[in-house]
Amino acid sequence: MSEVSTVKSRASVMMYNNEKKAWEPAEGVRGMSHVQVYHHEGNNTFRIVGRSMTDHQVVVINCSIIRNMKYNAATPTFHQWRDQRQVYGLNFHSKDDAAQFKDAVDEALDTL
Ligand SMILES: CCOC(=O)[C@@H]1C[C@@H](CC)[C@@H]2C=C[C@H]3CCN(C(=O)[C@@H]4CC[C@H]5C=C[C@]6(CCCN6C(=O)[C@H](Cc6ccccc6Cl)NC(C)=O)C(=O)N54)[C@@H]3C(=O)N12
Repeated sequence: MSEVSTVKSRASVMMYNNEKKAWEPAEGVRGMSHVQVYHHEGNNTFRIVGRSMTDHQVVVINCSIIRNMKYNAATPTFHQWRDQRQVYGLNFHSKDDAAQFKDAVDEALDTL
């Protein structure tokens, strides 16, 4: 699969629980993950993939970056976006990690 990773940042992956009106760690993981933007050059698609730092086999998040998706940097270290099912949040290890990740997402959105 000709996918290239354009960024690798450290973040804890969160999902918003609409019933509880609260952010919860993504399924199956506590603590930090490596979050990456993968570009499939063949069909010019992008996805956000997160893998647990403690066990790289555990894929914590795997969602497409769709055209015109709004990626919201709510704070310098907490970014969020939504799809029809979920609201996703990334609580970054540092402002640098967050800024690098946002640049890669913005770049993806520019080419979609
Ligand atoms: C510091 C203390 O932080 C906290 O205790 C918790 C735990 C912290 C991480 C472990 C996390 C960190 C940072 C803050 C930052 C603010 N924030 C919130 O949740 C705000 C506050 C009110 C609440 C209401 C709604 C909610 C939730 C669901 C989505 N959404 C929207 O507003 C969306 C956003 C959006 C905009 C554009 C495009 C996409 C999307 Cl998704 N809008 C729409 C139109 O969809 C949201 O983001 N909300 C975080 C927070 O509290 N916390």
